[in-house]
Amino acid sequence: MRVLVLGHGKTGKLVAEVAAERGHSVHVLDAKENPNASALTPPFVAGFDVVIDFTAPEAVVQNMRAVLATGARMVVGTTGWYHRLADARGLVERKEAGLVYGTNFSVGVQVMLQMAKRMGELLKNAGYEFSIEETHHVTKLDSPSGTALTLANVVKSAAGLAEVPIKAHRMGDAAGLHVLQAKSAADKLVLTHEAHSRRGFAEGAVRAAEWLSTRKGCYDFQEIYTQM
Ligand SMILES: NC(=O)C1=CN([C@@H]2O[C@H](COP(=O)(O)OP(=O)(O)OC[C@H]3O[C@@H](n4cnc5c(N)ncnc54)[C@H](O)[C@@H]3O)[C@@H](O)[C@H]2O)C=CC1
Ligand SMILES: O=C(O)C1=N[C@H](C(=O)O)C[C@H](O)C1
Repeated sequence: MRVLVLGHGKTGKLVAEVAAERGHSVHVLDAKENPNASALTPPFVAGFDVVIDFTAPEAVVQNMRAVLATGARMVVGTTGWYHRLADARGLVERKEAGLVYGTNFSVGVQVMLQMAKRMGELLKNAGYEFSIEETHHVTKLDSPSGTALTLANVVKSAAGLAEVPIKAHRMGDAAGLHVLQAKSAADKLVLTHEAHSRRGFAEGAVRAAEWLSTRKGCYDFQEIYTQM
């Protein structure tokens, strides 16, 4: 595949490496080469099979508009833009484009989400209080993390709760720690995922791009990760 990676930061760099290791031809644009999505003209985008975005919350919305408007395929790892999801979905449908988005592309977190759902179902109305803590590097722009918000939504709907509180911590270069706790008067149950590096995110994103390369439509990584 011809892959365009948007963002040459901590994660985008690894995505480019993993894509090259998996035999794809890779082109990378960072902020300087793509201000306000200006590089993403229809003829330029047409030169790629899939675009992968690991940029920033404001940049990703402009990038998605430019790429999806051409009917191209895009994998979005960037978080902090989900209030615009309905717009993105509409654009994908109108232009017959392809989009996979996800707050966390690591398989471990996907399994944690399944376990959190089960935990919520099994502990529903059983006297447990749920809470989430997440720890990330000090340069992270969004808070709480996209993954923590996804976890909270999964638990809320499984356990029938209005809210699950989230505490966000920022520390050094932490790649991503998510802890879900259910506490009762009698005991405590804890589910933890700790990323030791960003490699798992990058591998998941490249696999999602490979999966999307033969499809159209809008998909949450949660729905499709078992197909990779
Ligand atoms: N879904 C997932 O599995 C994961 C998601 N993320 C998310 O990915 C995003 C990026 O995270 P990091 O790599 O840690 O950030 P980072 O700050 O290290 O890298 C972002 C890069 O994007 C570049 N950029 C900004 N605007 C751009 C534009 N218009 N065009 C091209 N490049 C542009 C910046 O110059 C920077 O190099 C964040 O939203 C983060 O939450 C991060 C890791 C995993
Ligand atoms: O910014 C990060 O680093 C990460 N962001 C994602 C999130 O917001 O959940 C995924 C991962 O935790 C790393």
